[in-house]
Formats: sequence, structure tokens, C-alpha cells
Amino acid sequence: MLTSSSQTHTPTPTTAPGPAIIAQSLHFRFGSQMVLRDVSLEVFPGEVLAIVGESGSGKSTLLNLLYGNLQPCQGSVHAIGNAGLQPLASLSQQTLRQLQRSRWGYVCQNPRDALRMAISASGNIIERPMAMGLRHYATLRQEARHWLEKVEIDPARLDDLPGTFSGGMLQRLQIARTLISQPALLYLDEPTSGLDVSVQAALLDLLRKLVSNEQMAVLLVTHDLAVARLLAQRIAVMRRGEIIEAGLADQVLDDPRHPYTQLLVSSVLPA
Ligand SMILES: Nc1ncnc2c1ncn2[C@@H]1O[C@H](COP(=O)(O)OP(=O)(O)OP(=O)(O)O)[C@@H](O)[C@H]1O
Repeated sequence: MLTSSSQTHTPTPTTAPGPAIIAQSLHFRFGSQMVLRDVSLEVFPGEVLAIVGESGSGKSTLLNLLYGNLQPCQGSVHAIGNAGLQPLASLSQQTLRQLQRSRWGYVCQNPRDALRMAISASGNIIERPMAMGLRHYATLRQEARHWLEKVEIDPARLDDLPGTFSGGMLQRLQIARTLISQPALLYLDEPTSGLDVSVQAALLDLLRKLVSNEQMAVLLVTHDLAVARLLAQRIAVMRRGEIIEAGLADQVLDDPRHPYTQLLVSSVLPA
């Protein structure tokens, strides 16, 4: 459920099934430019929250704060770690990186930014389990094959280089590489942008299946309301660094209250 900053609430560590991530009254600036103002949200396991809004509204910046890549100038983020909810500000760089490689997953818009293009598909998929200490080659290879099947890539492509894959397949490979560690928290940054419509539809279908099977808490950044409707239970609409409307996806999209959301839904964006 999204909360306004006035509804402060203290995160309770280790309680399950509480939220997997809570952000409270986040403010952030790049130099003198205020980019985020008073942003609060929470996401529960098994739930997808879509963050939508026009270009420059602060969606990617917010995702980076929630992932620990940026620090807020005010406010806090608590995210699921090895010992329940943990304040990101208290984590060492080493712990943060370890959580990013295991308990959390980040799927970015351009899979080439995340994949290692010089190693095989299987090498890409098993990188996270190897970083977590798994060494048994036959088991790792079996897992890689299993995950290729899960993302609907022919397992015969196990030893192929990513450069020989299509755009849609590359994105599937990035998803397999990310989900193999069964992250509790998944960050999706425009995961289907740049793909043609039919590839996008198949990928969205796959993501929907995986997300519901794996019971992850998902933060989805998208400018595409159709993507948000398909994947998300709840939507937060951002404008100029603030959440101006939030609620159940159907409610926000079918009965938008804020004039800006009404414009967004009718695709008539203000200049
Ligand atoms: N590294 C940076 N340095 C300075 N300003 C930045 C930086 N990154 C983003 N900004 C500014 O922060 C604001 C929010 O950008 P952000 O990328 O978060 O928006 P967005 O909603 O994700 O946009 P898009 O949908 O185009 O990716 C913009 O005004 C942008 O110019």
C-alpha cells in the first residue's frame, strides 16, 4: 500500500509477510535540481507496483534510490535483506553488493548493459549462483538449462554467445540470469521498451508468469501504461519528482482522479 509521508510508520524487522521494501519521505537532488520530493511507498511479496510518469519525472532516479545506488538527501529506504527489513543507509558497500547479487534482482532496459557479452548464455546464467558459492559444475549447468527453458529459450543455445541472440532473447537471458537466485525483490526498469510489439507481448506474458510463481515484490518502472496494466496490481503516478496519484491499477487507469493522470491515460501529455 502506498502511504503519504504524513502517515509515518516504523518498519518492523523480520516480520513476515510484511513489506519487502518501504520508502519513507524520500527527497533527492542532483546539484541544485530537486528531483524527488517526499516520495513514500511500500511493496509486499507477490505484488507488482508500477511507477509511471512522463520522461524526466524521476522514475529511474527513484528506482536507483530504492536499489541503493543513490542515497536520499532526506528520508529512508528499508529493504528485505538477510535479517528481515534493513535500512539501506546502514549497509556497508560490501553487504549492499552482496544483496544486489542475491536477494535483489535488477532487470534493465538494455540487456547488453547487464549481460557479459563475451561469455556463453550458460556462463551468464550461472554467474549469480557462483558468486553465492555454488561450484558443482554439473548442477550449475543443469540449473542454467532449467532457466533457459523457463524463459522459453531453446536449451540447445546453452553454449552460444549472447551476441547471437535476438533482442527479445537477450532480454529473456537477462531475466534468467537475474531470477536464478530467486530474489525477494525485483526491480524492472522499462524491461520491454525497444522491443517490437509481438516480442513485447510474449515477454510480458512470461514476466507475469514468473512474477506470480516466484512471489517476488516487484518495482516496475515504465512509461507505458499498457505494460503497467498488464503486470501491476498497483500504480504510482509520478510528476516532477512527486507521486501525484496512487492506487489499484484498474482504479488509477479506469477512473483517474488527478488531472495529470487523466491526461496521461488519454495520452494527451502536457507540454
Ligand atoms: N546523473 C544525473 N545528473 C544530473 N541530473 C540528472 C541525472 N540523472 C537524471 N537527472 C535529472 O533528474 C531528473 C529525473 O530524471 P530520471 O531519469 O529519473 O527521469 P525518468 O522519469 O526516469 O525519465 P525517463 O523516462 O526519460 O528515463 C531529470 O530532470 C534528469 O535530467
